[in-house]
Amino acid sequence: MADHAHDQDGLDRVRGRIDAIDQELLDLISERARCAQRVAQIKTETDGRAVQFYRPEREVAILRRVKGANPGPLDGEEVARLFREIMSACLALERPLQAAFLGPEGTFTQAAAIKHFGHSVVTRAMATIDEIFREVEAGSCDFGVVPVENSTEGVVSHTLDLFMASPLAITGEVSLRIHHHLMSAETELGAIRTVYSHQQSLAQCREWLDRYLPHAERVAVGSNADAARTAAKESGAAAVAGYQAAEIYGLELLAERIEDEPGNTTRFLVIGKQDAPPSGQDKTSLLLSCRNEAGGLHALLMPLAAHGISMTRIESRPSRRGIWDYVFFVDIMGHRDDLPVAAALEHLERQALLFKVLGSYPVAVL
Ligand SMILES: C=C(O[C@@H]1C=C(C(=O)O)C=C[C@H]1O)C(=O)O
Repeated sequence: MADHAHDQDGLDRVRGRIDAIDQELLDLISERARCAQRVAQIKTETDGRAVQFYRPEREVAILRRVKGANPGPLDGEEVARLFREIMSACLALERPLQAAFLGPEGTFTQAAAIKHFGHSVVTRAMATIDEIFREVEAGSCDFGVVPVENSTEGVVSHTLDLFMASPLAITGEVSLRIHHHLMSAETELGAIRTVYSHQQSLAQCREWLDRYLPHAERVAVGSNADAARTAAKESGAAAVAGYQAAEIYGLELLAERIEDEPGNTTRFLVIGKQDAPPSGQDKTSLLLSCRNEAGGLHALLMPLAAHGISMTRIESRPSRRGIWDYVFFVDIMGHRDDLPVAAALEHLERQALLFKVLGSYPVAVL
């Protein structure tokens, strides 16, 4: 009894301390928000109508700094996520950013938009990737988020084709850990006769489905969110999709993390009217094309090696425009304004048939 009373004393004391800390945090966060408002005011006075409240390079600098200075016990990712949300809320005081994503509600592309901009961003569902480009070009949305690599929703090659013709630039990148769950309005696995999902997701969960639902029919649909929407209306149906889709369409999770490869990641790009200023740790994406002859690609990429630039990705696409045989989508480390990168790009431009800088942007922190 005495021991219990003693523990209760200790608990009350620590909880009292937590309450006091929360009050201090609240005061500090409010003061920070007022500072962000002052910054916005100064920006408006100096830049007038052309004012850019959102500064991606400044935001990543803040996130990198808090991660570096983090004393623990929370891990760096967690701390950065908290600050991501604080900045998102501060920025939204001025005007919430609008980001177009590949809909419907609940797709991984929407989750990527929220991971990148924080929860105060207003996400707007588009039916196609073309529509995302058009909305941003027209200025109806500030940014767009499109899938590019190991995608579960968007056609990667289609995104690349759109970049060829678009004046838009890449202003950021987002990597998202993809977890697939089996969800349904049914409550028992035994009731499932049909499984809907995007074909990529079905493929990524093949072993699990073979083992636990060998007799259910698998039906490929346009997106995982579409699958969830369909499963919600049909008896005996389930969908393979992300957690957000289950929440939005009110489905039960019958099985979690059913993907065969646990490290499954999808990369997304953020597109806008202009790319980002240097942040000190950047990437640059390029569209290149060379003559279709022996050694053509080797010669094309020589300038990168010569200037010591490392390439993080290269993807080739048959050109559908008839002018070039192949188009290469290349990512390199560094910002186009960094000296060695600028020199390499000048050299590349002389070498390539097609040369387009799609943008320089900060390496993702989260
Ligand atoms: C406050 C600023 O504007 C915005 C808000 C930021 C913040 O809350 O820290 C950071 C960059 C901008 O997106 C700024 O430029 O410093």
